[in-house]
Amino acid sequence: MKTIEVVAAIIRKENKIFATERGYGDFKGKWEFPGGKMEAGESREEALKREIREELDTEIQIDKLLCTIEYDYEKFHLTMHCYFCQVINGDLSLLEHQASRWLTRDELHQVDWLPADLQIIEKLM
Ligand SMILES: Nc1nc2c([nH]c(=O)n2[C@H]2C[C@H](O)[C@@H](COP(=O)(O)OP(=O)(O)OP(=O)(O)O)O2)c(=O)[nH]1
Repeated sequence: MKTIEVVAAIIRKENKIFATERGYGDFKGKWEFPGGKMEAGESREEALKREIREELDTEIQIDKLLCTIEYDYEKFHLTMHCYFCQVINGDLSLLEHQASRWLTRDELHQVDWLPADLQIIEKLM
């Protein structure tokens, strides 16, 4: 099975984290942490900053790696590196997603996460 390697941003502000709802594709309507696939020759940090610029028109600071999760989808294996981040500049404009929410710890289970993300949510609880 092919593996895809993805970086994702857990953007924090005060006691909340930023979640986005996918606006297209197989997983439309599912919630995730913004990010995407690494391109050849990019570091994880470069890839994550680029994805957040492309998806949300925002500059982030990457604080630390929370975890790397592994998950088998039907069509591919996912390796996803998840980083705590903060906004440096920008308004998190939804250029590709159809909705977003700032969630407190108590609200984390209120959205319909992509299955791989449930491992992250457990860590955040
Ligand atoms: N960004 C992101 N992707 C996730 C999460 N959880 C999860 O299973 N995925 C999966 C969904 C996708 O199959 C893959 C990420 O691909 P993507 O489509 O966002 O990446 P991309 O922007 O580089 O790619 P593309 O749409 O140009 O093909 O990882 C998550 O929390 N964030």
